[in-house]
Amino acid sequence: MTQNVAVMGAGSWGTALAILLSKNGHNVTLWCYQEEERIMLEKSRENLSYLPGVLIPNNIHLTSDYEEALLDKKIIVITIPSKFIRSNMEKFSPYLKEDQIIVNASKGLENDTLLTMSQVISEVVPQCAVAVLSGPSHAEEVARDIPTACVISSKSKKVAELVQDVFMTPKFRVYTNPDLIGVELGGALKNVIALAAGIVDGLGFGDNTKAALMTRGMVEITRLGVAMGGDIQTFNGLSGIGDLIVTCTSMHSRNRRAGILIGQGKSLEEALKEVQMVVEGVHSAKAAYALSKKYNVEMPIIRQIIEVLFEGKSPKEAVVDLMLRDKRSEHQKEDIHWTHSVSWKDE
Ligand SMILES: NC(=O)C1=CN([C@@H]2O[C@H](COP(=O)(O)OP(=O)(O)OC[C@H]3O[C@@H](n4cnc5c(N)ncnc54)[C@H](O)[C@@H]3O)[C@@H](O)[C@H]2O)C=CC1
Ligand SMILES: O=C(CO)COP(=O)(O)O
Repeated sequence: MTQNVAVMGAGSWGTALAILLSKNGHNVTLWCYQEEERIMLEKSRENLSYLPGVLIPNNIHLTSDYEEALLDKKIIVITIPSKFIRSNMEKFSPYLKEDQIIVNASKGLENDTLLTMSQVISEVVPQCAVAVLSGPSHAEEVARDIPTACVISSKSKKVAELVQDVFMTPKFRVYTNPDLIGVELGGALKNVIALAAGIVDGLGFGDNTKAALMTRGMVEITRLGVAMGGDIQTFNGLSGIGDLIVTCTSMHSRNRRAGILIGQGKSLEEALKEVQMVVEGVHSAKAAYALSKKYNVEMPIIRQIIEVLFEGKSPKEAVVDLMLRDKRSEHQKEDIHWTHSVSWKDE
């Protein structure tokens, strides 16, 4: 069924999703944060800053007026960097009605509150149902119709299935998942591990090091995720291991690219300047570390990332400290009882 959709945020992900949704037959409006951004997109029908080389179809309506973008849209897709989501949702909220569905596609955590993005959105816009899109999906590939599989989660099965239909194409396969917290944590936390994976690449270590980092990173994500109510199946799925693999191994990943630069000796500021796009893992690292303390969960890689990013520790020293931790079994007592099961609210 054709829907009226607004995509809020014209960075690389918003542009790619707007293209996907318009090719899927929906009426799409793409909201640009700044008027200059809209003018650039309108002029070239290409997002030269964030997604060069991909044509933006003429049937995508571009606007920098959020009131106009939100009016009469059934689906509102949020692709704004996570640290700006609360302030933007506060602006949008007066124009959002009960029958509209918000789909958050951004991956991050709020530092001050330690909330996930869907929790922030539900707090600011309690009148709307919220769903989350996550999974291994670089904008550069989705925009070029490269086969991709993702997950839609929501507290409501009805909402999840409606949104699944909106996004699903022969090139973009969408699964539903009732585990909202697990899906969101998988998407946000893998960015921090991808920074670490980039750092070991930048240091010039090998495939063994990277495999160890990714595997032990996944253990940390799962430990925290399960402690916060997530389901282990989610962390073994597209929004867990799937997104970790793509982000830790792809040159499209901004988190990995920033990590490589830091591993090569650049400062955090220099790395962010060079990448020029959003590097969510830098913001989520602090929240992840605070959550590990709050839930009393051991996350040694996250701890080292904090020291490297914000406390001046050398990446080499961080790797040495991880390798020299006390010897132990791979099967820790706290990791054994991973048996939550999450279900839909409306079933
Ligand atoms: N790029 C990708 O492949 C994917 C990105 N995501 C997530 O999507 C979210 C957005 O990322 P990208 O589109 O990649 O970012 P980007 O770096 O490509 O673009 C950033 C966008 O944020 C806008 N912006 C800057 N300040 C703003 C403010 N104060 N308020 C609102 N917008 C502002 C810029 O105008 C620009 O359009 C992130 O959470 C990211 O993790 C998720 C899946 C894939
Ligand atoms: O989430 C992503 C792919 O699934 C994008 O990752 P980066 O933000 O590291 O580019």
